[in-house]
Amino acid sequence: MMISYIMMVIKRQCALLSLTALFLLVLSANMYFVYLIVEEKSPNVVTGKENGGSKPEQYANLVAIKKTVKPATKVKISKVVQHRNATIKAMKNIQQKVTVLPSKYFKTNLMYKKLMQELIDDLKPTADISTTLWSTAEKWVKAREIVPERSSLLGSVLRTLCSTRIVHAENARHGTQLKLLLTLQDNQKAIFKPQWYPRTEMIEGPVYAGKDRHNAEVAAFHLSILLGLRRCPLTVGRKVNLRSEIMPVATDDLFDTFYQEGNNTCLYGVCYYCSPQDPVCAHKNVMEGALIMWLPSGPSYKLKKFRHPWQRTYRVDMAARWETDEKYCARVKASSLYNPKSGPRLLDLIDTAIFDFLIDNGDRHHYEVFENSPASVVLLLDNGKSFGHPYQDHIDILAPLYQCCLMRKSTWERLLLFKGGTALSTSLGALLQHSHITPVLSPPHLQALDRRLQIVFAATEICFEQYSKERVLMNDSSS
Ligand SMILES: Nc1ncnc2c1ncn2[C@@H]1O[C@H](COP(=O)(O)OP(=O)(O)OP(=O)(O)O)[C@@H](O)[C@H]1O
Ligand SMILES: [Mn+2]
Repeated sequence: MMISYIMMVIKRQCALLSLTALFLLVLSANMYFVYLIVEEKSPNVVTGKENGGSKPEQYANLVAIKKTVKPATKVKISKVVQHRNATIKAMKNIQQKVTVLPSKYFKTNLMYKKLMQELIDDLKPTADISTTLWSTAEKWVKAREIVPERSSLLGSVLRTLCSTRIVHAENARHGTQLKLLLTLQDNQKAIFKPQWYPRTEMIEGPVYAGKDRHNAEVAAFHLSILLGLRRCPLTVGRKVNLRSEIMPVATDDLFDTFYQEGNNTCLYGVCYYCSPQDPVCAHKNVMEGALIMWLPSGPSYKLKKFRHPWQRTYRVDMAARWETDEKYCARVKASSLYNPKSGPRLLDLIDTAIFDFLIDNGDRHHYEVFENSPASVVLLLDNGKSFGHPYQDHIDILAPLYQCCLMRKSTWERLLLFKGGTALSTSLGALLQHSHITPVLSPPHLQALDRRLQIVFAATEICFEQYSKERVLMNDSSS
Protein backbone atom coordinates (compact mmCIF):
# COMPACT_ATOMS: atom_id res chain seq x y z
CA MET A 1 0.00 0.00 0.00
CA MET A 2 2.70 2.37 1.15
CA ILE A 3 4.88 1.44 -1.85
CA SER A 4 2.11 2.02 -4.38
CA TYR A 5 1.37 5.41 -2.74
CA ILE A 6 5.05 6.40 -3.03
CA MET A 7 5.08 5.23 -6.68
CA MET A 8 2.00 7.36 -7.40
CA VAL A 9 3.63 10.44 -5.86
CA ILE A 10 6.81 9.86 -7.85
CA LYS A 11 4.80 9.46 -11.08
CA ARG A 12 2.94 12.71 -10.42
CA GLN A 13 6.17 14.56 -9.68
CA CYS A 14 7.67 13.16 -12.87
CA ALA A 15 4.68 14.28 -14.91
CA LEU A 16 4.87 17.71 -13.33
CA LEU A 17 8.59 17.92 -13.96
CA SER A 18 8.31 16.90 -17.60
CA LEU A 19 5.50 19.42 -18.12
CA THR A 20 7.67 22.14 -16.61
CA ALA A 21 10.60 21.04 -18.77
CA LEU A 22 8.40 21.14 -21.88
CA PHE A 23 7.14 24.59 -20.95
CA LEU A 24 10.70 25.85 -20.42
CA LEU A 25 11.79 24.32 -23.71
CA VAL A 26 8.98 26.04 -25.66
CA LEU A 27 9.68 29.32 -23.86
CA SER A 28 13.39 29.21 -24.58
CA ALA A 29 12.78 28.27 -28.22
CA ASN A 30 10.50 31.30 -28.57
CA MET A 31 12.96 33.57 -26.81
CA TYR A 32 15.76 32.29 -29.03
CA PHE A 33 13.67 33.05 -32.08
CA VAL A 34 12.92 36.60 -30.96
CA TYR A 35 16.64 36.92 -30.22
CA LEU A 36 17.44 35.84 -33.77
CA ILE A 37 15.16 38.51 -35.18
CA VAL A 38 16.28 41.30 -32.86
CA GLU A 39 19.97 40.50 -32.95
CA GLU A 40 19.97 40.23 -36.74
CA LYS A 41 21.36 36.73 -36.50
CA SER A 42 20.27 33.74 -38.44
CA PRO A 43 20.98 30.10 -37.96
CA ASN A 44 22.05 30.09 -41.60
CA VAL A 45 24.21 33.18 -41.67
CA VAL A 46 27.54 33.54 -39.99
CA THR A 47 27.77 37.05 -38.65
CA GLY A 48 30.90 39.07 -38.36
CA LYS A 49 32.41 42.39 -39.27
CA GLU A 50 30.54 44.55 -41.76
CA ASN A 51 32.02 45.06 -45.18
CA GLY A 52 35.27 43.49 -44.09
CA GLY A 53 37.21 43.06 -47.34
CA SER A 54 36.50 41.08 -50.45
CA LYS A 55 35.05 38.08 -48.62
CA PRO A 56 32.84 39.59 -45.94
CA GLU A 57 32.71 37.21 -43.01
CA GLN A 58 29.09 37.97 -42.36
CA TYR A 59 28.19 36.56 -45.73
CA ALA A 60 30.61 33.67 -45.79
CA ASN A 61 28.01 31.02 -45.15
CA LEU A 62 25.27 32.66 -47.16
CA VAL A 63 27.58 33.16 -50.08
CA ALA A 64 28.89 29.62 -49.90
CA ILE A 65 25.32 28.37 -49.95
CA LYS A 66 24.41 30.63 -52.85
CA LYS A 67 27.41 29.38 -54.80
CA THR A 68 26.35 25.77 -54.43
CA VAL A 69 22.86 26.40 -55.83
CA LYS A 70 23.10 25.75 -59.52
CA PRO A 71 20.09 26.47 -61.74
CA ALA A 72 20.06 22.89 -62.97
CA THR A 73 20.16 21.33 -59.49
CA LYS A 74 17.70 18.46 -59.25
CA VAL A 75 15.96 18.18 -55.90
CA LYS A 76 13.16 16.12 -54.53
CA ILE A 77 10.61 18.86 -55.03
CA SER A 78 7.83 17.03 -53.18
CA LYS A 79 9.90 17.02 -50.00
CA VAL A 80 10.71 20.70 -50.33
CA VAL A 81 7.10 21.56 -51.11
CA GLN A 82 5.99 19.83 -47.92
CA HIS A 83 8.49 21.85 -45.94
CA ARG A 84 7.33 25.11 -47.44
CA ASN A 85 3.64 24.33 -47.07
CA ALA A 86 2.65 27.54 -45.24
CA THR A 87 3.76 29.91 -47.93
CA ILE A 88 2.67 27.57 -50.73
CA LYS A 89 -0.88 27.51 -49.36
CA ALA A 90 -0.95 31.30 -49.20
CA MET A 91 0.40 31.59 -52.73
CA LYS A 92 -2.27 29.22 -54.07
CA ASN A 93 -5.00 31.30 -52.43
CA ILE A 94 -3.62 34.43 -54.03
CA GLN A 95 -3.39 32.79 -57.46
CA GLN A 96 -7.00 31.71 -57.08
CA LYS A 97 -8.05 35.22 -56.05
CA VAL A 98 -6.44 36.78 -59.12
CA THR A 99 -8.88 34.85 -61.28
CA VAL A 100 -11.87 36.37 -59.47
CA LEU A 101 -10.52 39.84 -58.76
CA PRO A 102 -13.37 42.39 -58.35
CA SER A 103 -14.09 44.43 -61.46
CA LYS A 104 -13.07 47.70 -59.75
CA TYR A 105 -9.42 46.67 -60.23
CA PHE A 106 -9.92 46.64 -63.99
CA LYS A 107 -11.17 50.22 -64.21
CA THR A 108 -8.45 52.68 -65.11
CA ASN A 109 -7.95 55.73 -62.91
CA LEU A 110 -6.93 58.46 -65.31
CA MET A 111 -5.22 60.38 -62.51
CA TYR A 112 -2.15 58.22 -63.10
CA LYS A 113 -1.51 60.21 -66.26
CA LYS A 114 -1.22 63.43 -64.26
CA LEU A 115 1.35 61.87 -61.93
CA MET A 116 3.25 60.36 -64.84
CA GLN A 117 3.42 63.71 -66.61
CA GLU A 118 4.66 65.45 -63.46
CA LEU A 119 7.43 62.91 -63.03
CA ILE A 120 8.38 63.07 -66.71
CA ASP A 121 8.66 66.84 -66.32
CA ASP A 122 10.89 66.40 -63.27
CA LEU A 123 13.12 64.02 -65.22
CA LYS A 124 13.74 66.59 -67.96
CA PRO A 125 17.02 68.41 -67.38
CA THR A 126 16.32 72.08 -66.70
CA ALA A 127 19.71 73.26 -65.46
CA ASP A 128 23.16 73.00 -67.06
CA ILE A 129 25.41 70.12 -66.18
CA SER A 130 27.16 71.25 -63.03
CA THR A 131 28.79 69.60 -60.08
CA THR A 132 27.12 72.15 -57.80
CA LEU A 133 24.17 69.81 -58.19
CA TRP A 134 25.94 67.26 -55.94
CA SER A 135 25.07 69.37 -52.93
CA THR A 136 21.49 69.75 -54.21
CA ALA A 137 21.11 65.97 -54.21
CA GLU A 138 22.82 65.67 -50.84
CA LYS A 139 20.24 67.98 -49.29
CA TRP A 140 17.47 65.71 -50.54
CA VAL A 141 18.63 62.92 -48.26
CA LYS A 142 16.47 62.77 -45.13
CA ALA A 143 15.66 60.09 -42.58
CA ARG A 144 12.46 59.00 -44.35
CA GLU A 145 13.20 59.80 -47.99
CA ILE A 146 16.27 60.28 -50.13
CA VAL A 147 14.56 61.71 -53.19
CA PRO A 148 11.98 64.51 -52.92
CA GLU A 149 8.42 64.04 -54.07
CA ARG A 150 8.83 66.69 -56.74
CA SER A 151 11.97 68.48 -57.96
CA SER A 152 12.56 70.35 -61.15
CA LEU A 153 16.27 69.54 -60.70
CA LEU A 154 15.94 65.76 -60.67
CA GLY A 155 16.63 65.39 -64.40
CA SER A 156 19.59 67.78 -64.17
CA VAL A 157 21.18 65.81 -61.31
CA LEU A 158 20.71 62.57 -63.23
CA ARG A 159 22.23 64.04 -66.38
CA THR A 160 25.19 65.34 -64.39
CA LEU A 161 25.67 61.85 -62.93
CA CYS A 162 25.59 60.52 -66.45
CA SER A 163 28.14 62.82 -67.97
CA THR A 164 30.56 64.14 -65.36
CA ARG A 165 34.21 63.20 -65.73
CA ILE A 166 35.43 60.18 -63.79
CA VAL A 167 38.53 61.09 -61.77
CA HIS A 168 39.16 57.86 -59.88
CA ALA A 169 38.11 54.21 -60.22
CA GLU A 170 38.58 51.47 -57.68
CA ASN A 171 37.12 48.14 -56.84
CA ALA A 172 34.13 48.58 -54.62
CA ARG A 173 34.88 46.49 -51.55
CA HIS A 174 31.23 46.45 -50.58
CA GLY A 175 29.11 43.38 -51.13
CA THR A 176 30.16 40.33 -53.09
CA GLN A 177 29.56 41.17 -56.76
CA LEU A 178 31.86 42.89 -59.21
CA LYS A 179 31.35 46.64 -59.13
CA LEU A 180 33.45 49.74 -59.35
CA LEU A 181 33.50 52.63 -56.97
CA LEU A 182 33.95 55.69 -59.13
CA THR A 183 34.74 59.21 -58.02
CA LEU A 184 33.27 61.84 -60.28
CA GLN A 185 34.63 65.32 -60.62
CA ASP A 186 34.25 67.39 -57.44
CA ASN A 187 34.28 64.38 -55.23
CA GLN A 188 30.99 62.66 -55.88
CA LYS A 189 31.17 58.91 -55.40
CA ALA A 190 29.04 56.47 -57.36
CA ILE A 191 28.83 52.71 -57.78
CA PHE A 192 29.12 51.31 -61.30
CA LYS A 193 27.48 47.93 -61.83
CA PRO A 194 28.43 46.58 -65.26
CA GLN A 195 26.19 44.98 -67.85
CA TRP A 196 26.41 41.19 -67.86
CA TYR A 197 23.35 40.28 -69.91
CA PRO A 198 21.51 41.47 -73.00
CA ARG A 199 17.99 42.79 -72.34
CA THR A 200 16.40 39.64 -73.69
CA GLU A 201 18.21 37.20 -71.38
CA MET A 202 15.88 35.06 -69.26
CA ILE A 203 17.45 34.04 -65.98
CA GLU A 204 16.43 30.49 -65.16
CA GLY A 205 16.73 28.85 -61.79
CA PRO A 206 15.98 30.10 -58.30
CA VAL A 207 14.75 33.65 -57.82
CA TYR A 208 18.22 34.82 -56.76
CA ALA A 209 20.01 33.13 -59.68
CA GLY A 210 22.39 34.86 -62.03
CA LYS A 211 24.49 37.96 -61.85
CA ASP A 212 23.40 41.53 -61.27
CA ARG A 213 21.24 43.15 -63.93
CA HIS A 214 22.39 46.73 -64.39
CA ASN A 215 19.20 47.73 -66.20
CA ALA A 216 17.21 46.41 -63.25
CA GLU A 217 18.89 48.99 -61.01
CA VAL A 218 17.87 51.76 -63.40
CA ALA A 219 14.30 50.46 -63.73
CA ALA A 220 13.95 49.94 -59.98
CA PHE A 221 14.96 53.52 -59.25
CA HIS A 222 12.33 54.87 -61.63
CA LEU A 223 9.68 52.52 -60.26
CA SER A 224 10.48 53.64 -56.72
CA ILE A 225 9.68 57.20 -57.72
CA LEU A 226 6.51 56.16 -59.47
CA LEU A 227 5.30 54.29 -56.41
CA GLY A 228 6.21 57.12 -54.04
CA LEU A 229 8.81 54.90 -52.32
CA ARG A 230 11.55 57.47 -52.59
CA ARG A 231 14.21 55.46 -50.81
CA CYS A 232 16.29 54.26 -53.71
CA PRO A 233 19.56 56.09 -54.51
CA LEU A 234 19.61 58.10 -57.72
CA THR A 235 20.51 55.70 -60.53
CA VAL A 236 21.26 56.23 -64.19
CA GLY A 237 22.38 54.12 -67.09
CA ARG A 238 25.83 55.18 -68.27
CA LYS A 239 28.12 54.00 -71.01
CA VAL A 240 31.77 54.36 -70.08
CA ASN A 241 34.82 54.02 -72.27
CA LEU A 242 37.05 51.65 -70.31
CA ARG A 243 40.24 52.67 -72.08
CA SER A 244 39.83 56.42 -71.92
CA GLU A 245 37.63 56.95 -68.85
CA ILE A 246 38.43 54.13 -66.41
CA MET A 247 41.86 52.60 -67.02
CA PRO A 248 43.81 55.87 -66.74
CA VAL A 249 42.28 56.59 -63.31
CA ALA A 250 42.07 53.01 -62.01
CA THR A 251 43.85 51.84 -58.88
CA ASP A 252 46.61 49.31 -59.54
CA ASP A 253 44.70 46.27 -58.28
CA LEU A 254 41.74 47.11 -60.52
CA PHE A 255 43.96 47.97 -63.49
CA ASP A 256 45.64 44.58 -63.25
CA THR A 257 42.35 42.82 -63.98
CA PHE A 258 41.83 44.50 -67.36
CA TYR A 259 42.74 42.63 -70.54
CA GLN A 260 41.89 42.48 -74.22
CA GLU A 261 39.76 39.73 -75.75
CA GLY A 262 39.71 40.20 -79.52
CA ASN A 263 38.25 43.66 -80.13
CA ASN A 264 36.77 43.92 -76.66
CA THR A 265 38.23 45.20 -73.43
CA CYS A 266 37.38 43.03 -70.44
CA LEU A 267 37.90 43.12 -66.70
CA TYR A 268 37.27 40.73 -63.87
CA GLY A 269 37.81 42.95 -60.84
CA VAL A 270 38.51 42.01 -57.26
CA CYS A 271 35.56 40.75 -55.26
CA TYR A 272 34.25 37.57 -53.69
CA TYR A 273 32.68 36.39 -56.94
CA CYS A 274 35.46 37.80 -59.13
CA SER A 275 37.87 35.58 -61.02
CA PRO A 276 39.79 35.68 -64.30
CA GLN A 277 37.48 32.89 -65.50
CA ASP A 278 34.50 35.18 -65.04
CA PRO A 279 35.21 38.47 -66.81
CA VAL A 280 32.80 41.11 -67.99
CA CYS A 281 33.50 42.54 -71.41
CA ALA A 282 32.78 45.83 -73.09
CA HIS A 283 31.63 46.22 -76.67
CA LYS A 284 35.02 47.26 -78.00
CA ASN A 285 35.90 49.78 -75.31
CA VAL A 286 32.44 50.86 -74.30
CA MET A 287 30.82 49.25 -71.30
CA GLU A 288 27.25 49.91 -70.32
CA GLY A 289 26.29 49.88 -66.67
CA ALA A 290 24.21 51.35 -63.91
CA LEU A 291 25.68 54.28 -62.06
CA ILE A 292 24.27 54.59 -58.56
CA MET A 293 24.92 57.77 -56.65
CA TRP A 294 26.66 57.15 -53.36
CA LEU A 295 24.76 58.38 -50.32
CA PRO A 296 26.32 61.28 -48.42
CA SER A 297 28.97 60.48 -45.84
CA GLY A 298 28.89 61.77 -42.29
CA PRO A 299 27.43 60.51 -39.05
CA SER A 300 23.78 61.21 -39.92
CA TYR A 301 24.03 58.99 -42.97
CA LYS A 302 25.91 56.09 -41.45
CA LEU A 303 24.27 52.87 -42.63
CA LYS A 304 23.30 50.00 -40.39
CA LYS A 305 22.66 46.59 -41.86
CA PHE A 306 19.99 44.22 -40.58
CA ARG A 307 19.24 40.66 -41.46
CA HIS A 308 15.89 40.57 -43.25
CA PRO A 309 13.38 38.62 -41.16
CA TRP A 310 11.99 37.05 -44.35
CA GLN A 311 15.45 36.09 -45.57
CA ARG A 312 15.69 32.98 -47.75
CA THR A 313 17.88 30.04 -46.82
CA TYR A 314 19.42 30.01 -50.31
CA ARG A 315 19.03 26.26 -50.19
CA VAL A 316 16.39 24.42 -52.14
CA ASP A 317 16.42 21.60 -49.60
CA MET A 318 15.99 23.78 -46.53
CA ALA A 319 13.02 25.98 -45.75
CA ALA A 320 13.14 29.17 -43.71
CA ARG A 321 10.84 29.56 -40.75
CA TRP A 322 8.62 32.03 -42.63
CA GLU A 323 8.01 29.38 -45.29
CA THR A 324 6.69 26.84 -42.83
CA ASP A 325 4.93 28.91 -40.20
CA GLU A 326 1.69 30.69 -41.14
CA LYS A 327 1.90 32.72 -37.95
CA TYR A 328 5.43 33.88 -38.61
CA CYS A 329 4.46 37.56 -38.63
CA ALA A 330 3.33 37.35 -35.00
CA ARG A 331 6.82 36.19 -34.12
CA VAL A 332 8.39 39.07 -36.01
CA LYS A 333 6.07 41.56 -34.33
CA ALA A 334 7.08 40.19 -30.94
CA SER A 335 10.32 42.09 -31.43
CA SER A 336 9.85 45.78 -30.61
CA LEU A 337 11.92 46.59 -33.71
CA TYR A 338 9.09 45.35 -35.89
CA ASN A 339 6.03 46.06 -33.80
CA PRO A 340 3.96 48.49 -35.90
CA LYS A 341 2.92 50.30 -32.72
CA SER A 342 6.50 51.19 -31.87
CA GLY A 343 7.86 52.24 -35.27
CA PRO A 344 7.54 52.19 -39.04
CA ARG A 345 10.00 49.35 -39.73
CA LEU A 346 7.50 46.58 -40.44
CA LEU A 347 5.43 48.79 -42.74
CA ASP A 348 8.65 49.74 -44.53
CA LEU A 349 9.45 46.07 -45.01
CA ILE A 350 5.96 45.49 -46.38
CA ASP A 351 6.41 48.39 -48.82
CA THR A 352 9.74 46.84 -49.77
CA ALA A 353 8.13 43.42 -50.29
CA ILE A 354 5.56 44.91 -52.68
CA PHE A 355 8.28 46.77 -54.54
CA ASP A 356 10.48 43.66 -54.67
CA PHE A 357 7.64 41.47 -55.86
CA LEU A 358 6.87 43.87 -58.71
CA ILE A 359 10.51 43.92 -59.83
CA ASP A 360 10.97 40.21 -58.99
CA ASN A 361 13.78 40.77 -56.51
CA GLY A 362 14.00 37.72 -54.26
CA ASP A 363 17.45 38.53 -52.96
CA ARG A 364 16.88 41.10 -50.22
CA HIS A 365 18.76 39.09 -47.63
CA HIS A 366 19.67 42.19 -45.62
CA TYR A 367 18.38 45.71 -45.52
CA GLU A 368 19.93 49.00 -44.45
CA VAL A 369 18.78 52.08 -42.58
CA PHE A 370 20.43 55.28 -41.36
CA GLU A 371 21.82 54.25 -38.01
CA ASN A 372 21.60 57.64 -36.34
CA SER A 373 18.14 58.68 -37.50
CA PRO A 374 15.31 57.52 -35.30
CA ALA A 375 12.61 55.88 -37.43
CA SER A 376 14.89 55.83 -40.48
CA VAL A 377 13.32 54.41 -43.58
CA VAL A 378 14.35 51.02 -44.99
CA LEU A 379 16.51 51.95 -47.97
CA LEU A 380 16.04 50.29 -51.33
CA LEU A 381 19.73 49.57 -51.89
CA ASP A 382 20.80 46.75 -54.22
CA ASN A 383 18.10 45.94 -56.72
CA GLY A 384 20.49 44.18 -59.08
CA LYS A 385 18.88 40.76 -58.89
CA SER A 386 15.57 42.03 -60.24
CA PHE A 387 13.87 41.58 -63.59
CA GLY A 388 15.38 38.14 -64.10
CA HIS A 389 12.46 36.38 -65.75
CA PRO A 390 9.47 38.22 -67.20
CA TYR A 391 7.17 35.20 -67.19
CA GLN A 392 7.71 34.14 -63.60
CA ASP A 393 6.09 35.65 -60.54
CA HIS A 394 7.59 34.73 -57.19
CA ILE A 395 4.59 35.35 -55.01
CA ASP A 396 6.49 34.37 -51.87
CA ILE A 397 8.38 37.67 -52.11
CA LEU A 398 5.07 39.09 -50.89
CA ALA A 399 5.18 37.03 -47.68
CA PRO A 400 5.54 40.07 -45.37
CA LEU A 401 2.30 41.41 -46.90
CA TYR A 402 0.21 38.24 -46.86
CA GLN A 403 1.51 37.00 -43.54
CA CYS A 404 1.09 40.31 -41.68
CA CYS A 405 -1.90 41.61 -43.64
CA LEU A 406 -0.78 45.19 -43.11
CA MET A 407 -0.03 47.94 -45.57
CA ARG A 408 0.64 51.64 -45.36
CA LYS A 409 -2.49 53.42 -46.60
CA SER A 410 -0.49 55.79 -48.79
CA THR A 411 1.16 52.81 -50.52
CA TRP A 412 -2.22 51.23 -51.18
CA GLU A 413 -3.59 54.46 -52.62
CA ARG A 414 -0.59 54.84 -54.89
CA LEU A 415 -0.93 51.25 -56.12
CA LEU A 416 -4.61 51.83 -56.85
CA LEU A 417 -3.65 54.73 -59.06
CA PHE A 418 -2.20 52.17 -61.47
CA LYS A 419 -5.15 49.79 -61.57
CA GLY A 420 -6.87 49.02 -64.83
CA GLY A 421 -4.43 46.66 -66.47
CA THR A 422 -1.72 48.62 -68.24
CA ALA A 423 -1.14 51.88 -66.35
CA LEU A 424 1.96 50.72 -64.49
CA SER A 425 3.82 49.45 -67.54
CA THR A 426 2.81 52.50 -69.56
CA SER A 427 4.01 54.87 -66.84
CA LEU A 428 7.30 53.16 -66.12
CA GLY A 429 7.96 52.75 -69.84
CA ALA A 430 7.42 56.50 -70.28
CA LEU A 431 9.75 57.42 -67.40
CA LEU A 432 12.47 55.11 -68.69
CA GLN A 433 12.43 56.69 -72.12
CA HIS A 434 14.59 59.53 -70.86
CA SER A 435 17.37 57.09 -69.89
CA HIS A 436 20.69 57.04 -71.72
CA ILE A 437 20.41 53.28 -72.04
CA THR A 438 16.85 53.15 -73.29
CA PRO A 439 15.13 50.73 -73.83
CA VAL A 440 15.85 49.86 -70.20
CA LEU A 441 13.37 46.99 -70.02
CA SER A 442 12.11 44.69 -72.72
CA PRO A 443 8.32 44.78 -73.30
CA PRO A 444 7.72 41.44 -71.50
CA HIS A 445 9.40 42.80 -68.35
CA LEU A 446 7.23 45.92 -68.46
CA GLN A 447 4.09 43.85 -68.97
CA ALA A 448 5.06 41.63 -66.05
CA LEU A 449 4.59 44.66 -63.79
CA ASP A 450 0.91 44.90 -64.72
CA ARG A 451 0.37 41.20 -64.06
CA ARG A 452 2.18 41.36 -60.74
CA LEU A 453 0.22 44.41 -59.65
CA GLN A 454 -2.97 42.36 -60.04
CA ILE A 455 -1.39 39.77 -57.78
CA VAL A 456 -0.68 42.42 -55.14
CA PHE A 457 -4.33 43.49 -55.39
CA ALA A 458 -5.41 39.86 -54.95
CA ALA A 459 -3.19 39.35 -51.89
CA THR A 460 -4.53 42.54 -50.34
CA GLU A 461 -8.14 41.62 -51.13
CA ILE A 462 -7.67 38.36 -49.22
CA CYS A 463 -6.41 40.37 -46.24
CA PHE A 464 -9.38 42.74 -46.47
CA GLU A 465 -11.74 39.75 -46.40
CA GLN A 466 -9.90 38.20 -43.49
CA TYR A 467 -9.43 41.27 -41.29
CA SER A 468 -11.39 44.20 -42.82
CA LYS A 469 -9.91 47.07 -44.74
CA GLU A 470 -9.66 49.27 -41.65
CA ARG A 471 -7.40 46.82 -39.89
CA VAL A 472 -5.15 46.16 -42.85
CA LEU A 473 -4.49 49.73 -43.99
CA MET A 474 -2.36 51.74 -41.61
CA ASN A 475 -2.26 55.52 -41.50
CA ASP A 476 1.13 57.10 -41.94
CA SER A 477 0.70 59.01 -38.71
CA SER A 478 0.42 55.74 -36.79
CA SER A 479 3.65 54.42 -38.20
N1 LIG B 1 24.51 54.14 -53.23
C1 LIG B 1 25.07 53.72 -52.12
N2 LIG B 1 25.35 54.58 -51.12
C2 LIG B 1 25.93 54.15 -49.98
N3 LIG B 1 26.27 52.86 -49.75
C3 LIG B 1 25.99 51.97 -50.71
C4 LIG B 1 25.37 52.34 -51.94
N4 LIG B 1 25.24 51.23 -52.70
C5 LIG B 1 25.73 50.22 -51.97
N5 LIG B 1 26.20 50.65 -50.79
C6 LIG B 1 26.83 49.83 -49.75
O1 LIG B 1 27.51 48.78 -50.37
C7 LIG B 1 26.96 47.53 -49.98
C8 LIG B 1 27.02 46.57 -51.12
O2 LIG B 1 26.25 47.03 -52.21
P1 LIG B 1 25.29 46.02 -52.96
O3 LIG B 1 24.37 45.43 -51.95
O4 LIG B 1 24.69 46.75 -54.10
O5 LIG B 1 26.34 44.96 -53.46
P2 LIG B 1 26.22 43.41 -53.70
O6 LIG B 1 27.55 42.97 -54.21
O7 LIG B 1 25.03 43.10 -54.50
O8 LIG B 1 26.04 42.89 -52.20
P3 LIG B 1 25.48 41.48 -51.72
O9 LIG B 1 26.44 40.46 -52.17
O10 LIG B 1 25.46 41.66 -50.24
O11 LIG B 1 24.12 41.33 -52.30
C9 LIG B 1 25.55 47.87 -49.50
O12 LIG B 1 25.10 46.92 -48.58
C10 LIG B 1 25.75 49.24 -48.88
O13 LIG B 1 26.27 49.14 -47.56
MN1 LIG C 1 23.36 41.91 -54.22
